[in-house]
Amino acid sequence: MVEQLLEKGYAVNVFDIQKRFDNDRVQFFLGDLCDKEALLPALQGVSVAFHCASPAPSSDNRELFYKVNFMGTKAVIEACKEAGVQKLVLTSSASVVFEGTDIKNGSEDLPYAKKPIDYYTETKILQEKEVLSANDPDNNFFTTAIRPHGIFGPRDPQLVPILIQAAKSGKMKFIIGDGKNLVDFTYVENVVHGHILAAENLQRHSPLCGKAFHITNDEPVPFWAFMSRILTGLNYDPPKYYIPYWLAYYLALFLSLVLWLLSPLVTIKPTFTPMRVALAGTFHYYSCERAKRDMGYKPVVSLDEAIDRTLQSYPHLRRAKA
Ligand SMILES: NC(=O)C1=CN([C@@H]2O[C@H](COP(=O)(O)OP(=O)(O)OC[C@H]3O[C@@H](n4cnc5c(N)ncnc54)[C@H](OP(=O)(O)O)[C@@H]3O)[C@@H](O)[C@H]2O)C=CC1
Ligand SMILES: CC(C)=CCC[C@@H](C)[C@H]1CC[C@H]2C3=C(CC[C@]12C)[C@@]1(C)CCC(=O)C[C@@H]1CC3
Repeated sequence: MVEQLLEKGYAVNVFDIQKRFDNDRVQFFLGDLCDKEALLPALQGVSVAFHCASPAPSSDNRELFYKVNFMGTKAVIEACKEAGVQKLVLTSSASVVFEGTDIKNGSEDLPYAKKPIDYYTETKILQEKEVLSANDPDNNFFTTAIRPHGIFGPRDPQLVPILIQAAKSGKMKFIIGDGKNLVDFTYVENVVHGHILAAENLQRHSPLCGKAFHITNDEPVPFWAFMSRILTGLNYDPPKYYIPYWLAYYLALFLSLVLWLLSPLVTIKPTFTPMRVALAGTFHYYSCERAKRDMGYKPVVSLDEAIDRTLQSYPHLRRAKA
């Protein structure tokens, strides 16, 4: 996000809980977004704020999600209003409508999940509702939400590293379900492109005000074909045995129950959580027609090119050939 904004000639302030990069062209502010007073200096003189922070879904910490995604988002909104920021673009998630059952070409009109698959998703819903309802043209404050899905790309600490870690420990042997379920994986540069277009098109009377938009690669792929391509691209064997979806789901549920019972004694993070099994074994792809129509969105990097660039960016995860 920072790199594309700078490339387009925008001045950028970054607010984050840890400083993970150095760039002379960026003003960096260290702090917790739950602290409104800490946010204010970063927002002085700013016209657009992108709120992309969230604890990682794998942290599985209900209180932290509630504190950061819900209470923290309220603090971000208050700070934006107090500092005179005119536009707020939230990074939401397409998962806000996902309940663990198939979604095929889902539109933004699908209702929020009544039974979200985890605490992360539960608080992404609360967060999105807060941001969209804060849209207030009378006070010159405009809000919108971008709902990406399955973000991947160079430097992402989640998708490829978690997959390779699982492969290294011999856990990527099984295809969950029949392997035909289509899913969206979205290249990070397309996600960023959608955010910047949203900011540029968000203004009084625009259809973006108070609304959510899917941003995807617009090329749904079978979940297991995508995983296999990443695995083989980094010299790991693709999964080849099939396990029925419901068997995998109930095994993961049982495992999480056992680990919960053992949690006073030992903390173990399972690779196959019920949430990951649900994501691996169902259809979940979304239409980005609304973003095309209302902000002129079109993916700028194809899935093929995106996978190649991603594979090249993780030389340290490549397995040496025997
Ligand atoms: N990855 C994906 O597939 C998808 C992600 N999203 C959304 O995209 C956004 C970015 O996610 P992603 O790039 O994956 O994750 P990252 O972990 O890379 O980015 C989130 C950032 O938020 C920071 N952060 C967490 N808590 C706070 C806090 N209290 N105050 C300030 N900063 C904080 C994190 O810091 P630190 O790491 O130090 O905790 C991290 O730098 C999130 O809103 C996520 O919900 C939506 C759909 C799909
Ligand atoms: C089955 C398995 C262990 C695969 C390894 C890859 C997974 C770590 C990713 C596959 C789909 C990804 C995904 C997310 C995180 C990483 C995966 C589970 C999200 C939950 C991240 C946050 C969101 O808002 C939705 C994403 C959906 C897809």
